[in-house]
Amino acid sequence: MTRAALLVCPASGKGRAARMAGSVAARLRTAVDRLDLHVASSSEGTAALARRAVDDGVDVLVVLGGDGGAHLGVQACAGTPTALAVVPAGTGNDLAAALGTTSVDDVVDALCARSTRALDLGRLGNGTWFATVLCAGFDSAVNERANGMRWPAGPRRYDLAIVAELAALRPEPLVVETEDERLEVDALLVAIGNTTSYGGGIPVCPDADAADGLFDITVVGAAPRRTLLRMLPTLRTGRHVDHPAVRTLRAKSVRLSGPSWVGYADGERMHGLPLPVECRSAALLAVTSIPSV
Ligand SMILES: Nc1ncnc2c1ncn2[C@@H]1O[C@H](COP(=O)(O)OP(=O)(O)OP(=O)(O)O)[C@@H](O)[C@H]1O
Repeated sequence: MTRAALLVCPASGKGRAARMAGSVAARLRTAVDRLDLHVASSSEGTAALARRAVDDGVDVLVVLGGDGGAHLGVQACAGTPTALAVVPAGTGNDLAAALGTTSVDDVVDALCARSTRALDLGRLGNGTWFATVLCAGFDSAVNERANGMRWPAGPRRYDLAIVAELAALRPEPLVVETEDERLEVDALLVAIGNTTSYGGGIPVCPDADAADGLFDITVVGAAPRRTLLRMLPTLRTGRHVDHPAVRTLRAKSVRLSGPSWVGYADGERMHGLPLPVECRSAALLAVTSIPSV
């Protein structure tokens, strides 16, 4: 007997999640024995409903939303036996992509096949979990700008925000400390990847593996603006990591300090530096349609 809770984040995808809720619930009911639908009127309410469903012992918490909604589901499911599934209905949907569930049909198939996998999670010093990428610097400024944009919907919003933020780009002295090394670098951005991508499919940490117990860290150092402009297209392919201005590290714990940058994790605003984070092995049971993430 599989009990599931469907957590609808009505704001995700500019209301797309709310519009899809009825048909998604009907599809999911073909794959589980019981499905209760939950909708709140605020993100705090959504977080509370997620916690209550997990405390009630549901087998699966299905989030219908984007990365922000999935982030709320992660907080509730981390360290529990409740599996998290994500039906993508947001703008970026990077966690859903990492789980290989790009539609409700993918989630239904994975539920029917009982396809789950234990994945690592990142944990901030204040106890907040993240599933995909934590970033600071240029990329968090892009997030800040993209979140404030009314147009366009979809990944193009991030492309426009990138171009706008390039104009204001200044390197800052960043310190990256891991269990093995201390890197001091004039940096433009840092990304700590549990999974590979943020911003709607930008593989900023292209070799990240959410089941290896380690973060992949990408640091982009100071470089002339024209060099960065040439690097931009390679961000979509992950080839930016070959550029001499880019450093990559792999570590279990990381502390970022230096600039007055704000961290973004799973596309959500966290807090300013210093940011201590730890990779917790197998902290999340996820419904996934691919054997390795
Ligand atoms: N019931 C709710 N009412 C208002 N906001 C909510 C509610 N539930 C969740 N949220 C918030 O809505 C915000 C946007 O949701 P989400 O990130 O899922 O969608 P998106 O921004 O369209 O997609 P993505 O993050 O994939 O780009 C998140 O910050 C989330 O915390």
